[in-house]
Amino acid sequence: MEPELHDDLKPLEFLLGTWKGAGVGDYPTIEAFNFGQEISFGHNGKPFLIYSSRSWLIEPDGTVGRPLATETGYWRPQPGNRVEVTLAHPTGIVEIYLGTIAFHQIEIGTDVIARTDTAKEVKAGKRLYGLMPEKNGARDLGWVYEMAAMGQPLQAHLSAQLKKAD
Ligand code: HEM
Repeated sequence: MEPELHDDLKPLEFLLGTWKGAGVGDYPTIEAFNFGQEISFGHNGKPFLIYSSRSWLIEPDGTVGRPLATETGYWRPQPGNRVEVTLAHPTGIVEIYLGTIAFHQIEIGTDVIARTDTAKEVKAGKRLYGLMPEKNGARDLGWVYEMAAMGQPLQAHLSAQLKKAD
């Protein structure tokens, strides 16, 4: 049986479901790349969203390449249009983000990043998620990610545009 959406989740309801699309990535220490991504937001009736993302390389000829980053976590809306996000990465990194929800735009920044001894250096992150203007009766989900990592100042690592897939 479908659990009833918790009232606290109303401000994030627009995220629910599966989104799939493509993006571009870059950073001063690596080669630019294209990637595909699928993310999903679910809930179990409690006041948080259950989130996961997987991604894969898109080769220059457009074919699907090797798996890239994956992450999983929880989005916890709070009073006053605030949100707390916990994310775990298979790269030995866990992040806590704090941010704000403004209609269909969410802006979050890292409060804490913890790394295992072997993880790469990531010091800060900033993400923006938002519904794009309506096109052909649907609104895509766009997101951008900036990070301060590998001794570099905060700057773009990724941006992607995802279509509602369910
Ligand atoms: C959809 C999500 C992401 C994709 C598609 C992606 C993709 C990539 C790719 C292709 C590289 C080049 C090295 C390689 O081929 O593995 C890379 C490097 C890197 N990414 Fe990401 N990434 C994502 C998310 C993240 C996140 C969330 C973080 C931090 C928490 C991160 C931190 C890094 C770091 C530190 C490097 C290493 C740079 C270096 O070695 O100089 N990435 N990423």
